[in-house]
Amino acid sequence: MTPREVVPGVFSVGAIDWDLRLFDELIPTPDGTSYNSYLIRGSEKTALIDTVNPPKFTDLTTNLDRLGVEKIDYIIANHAEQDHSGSIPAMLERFSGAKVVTNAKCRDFLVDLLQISADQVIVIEDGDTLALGDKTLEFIIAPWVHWPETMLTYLQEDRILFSCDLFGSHYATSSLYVPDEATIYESAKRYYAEIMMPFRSSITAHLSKLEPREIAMIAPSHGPIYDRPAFIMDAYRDWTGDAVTNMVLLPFVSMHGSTQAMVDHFVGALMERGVQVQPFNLSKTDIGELAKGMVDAATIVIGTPTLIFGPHPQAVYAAYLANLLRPKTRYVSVIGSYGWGGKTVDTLAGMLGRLKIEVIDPVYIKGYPKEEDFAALDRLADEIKKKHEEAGALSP
Ligand SMILES: Cc1cc2nc3c(=O)[nH]c(=O)nc-3n(C[C@H](O)[C@H](O)[C@H](O)COP(=O)(O)O)c2cc1C
Repeated sequence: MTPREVVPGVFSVGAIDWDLRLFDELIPTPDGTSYNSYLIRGSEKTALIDTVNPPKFTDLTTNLDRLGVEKIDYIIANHAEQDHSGSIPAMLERFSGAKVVTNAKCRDFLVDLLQISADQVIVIEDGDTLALGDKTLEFIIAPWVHWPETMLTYLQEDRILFSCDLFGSHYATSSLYVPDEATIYESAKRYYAEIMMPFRSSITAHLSKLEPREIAMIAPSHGPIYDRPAFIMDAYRDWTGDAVTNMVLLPFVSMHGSTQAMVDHFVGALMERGVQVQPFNLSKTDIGELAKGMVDAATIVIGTPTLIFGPHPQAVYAAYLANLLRPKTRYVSVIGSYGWGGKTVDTLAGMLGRLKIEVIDPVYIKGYPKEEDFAALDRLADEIKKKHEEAGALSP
């Protein structure tokens, strides 16, 4: 690694994690990630914004050594999660005069999670500023990005927003700035889905709060810097807005081919009607891609056989994930096959209590699908087409 200058006096000094494939033991990260940390050298004081995941601590210190940093006055903690704050204790040991600067809630987390002493923390409130000489940091409290204590830091003179997880992407790249907006769009959308989507209304409020500020760059704590911030802010406005797209997500699993035959027919039926569809074979799919699809799809249809009187566990996982992530999806249905009986449809519908959805009548059949079952799938496709038209996602 090497430190990189963003603008005079501002350096990116964090770490790239090229090999990470599972974040938080939960989220697939096919493109790795980065833990960005930024050094701000004012004419009088020096501040470090966030740190790095502890296994990457040496990358951070190597970068600081290369810049000849002997003193850090302030360590700004935008977020207490360990991938950003975990190296604070080691930094406090190394730079013994440094103080942590954060809000009261974040201080309490840092004390609990990292066992740092509260008297090492300067507590700020929303709108407070911290002068570094010729550079001024302003703190914007922004809870639920994605923990309750999160905040953003704005460097007034250079108009850089250090947004921590907000606007982030799990994307390892040697490029300091977004190398290709199309690629980062997909990565940032996936990140939004997995991390931010459950807090959509809070994020909407934060976007409004940021509006009056002139922002020249957004420097998140994962992924590259946005030197054209309108790109990611517009994308966030779309994702958090109420509009849904003409898309049916079809997470499914099939043990012996009956549900698979239904899925194959149903995909074709939707396509014939001009309804977009994305099947996800849950035995093979990258679950992050399914989450990404949930950001704006109008409809989710879960395909599952009955297994021991209920849904297949893979379908349970997909439903649980949807309920957790709270997408703005409007319609849900179930298709699949059973042998002798059970409560598959009721169990799945009961798992989606956090979603504001309309459940469309399922097509749940005995054994391998027959002509009348394919006809029922056609009727389901008709119904979904009608719903998408009503939702404004598809022109009549
Ligand atoms: C391990 C196992 C457990 C099953 N449990 C049930 C059950 O509790 N109730 C039921 O109606 N069918 C049950 N079945 C039968 C399947 O639901 C049925 O064969 C269905 O058509 C399989 O769909 P698929 O070909 O998409 O896997 C079970 C099948 C297997 C393999």
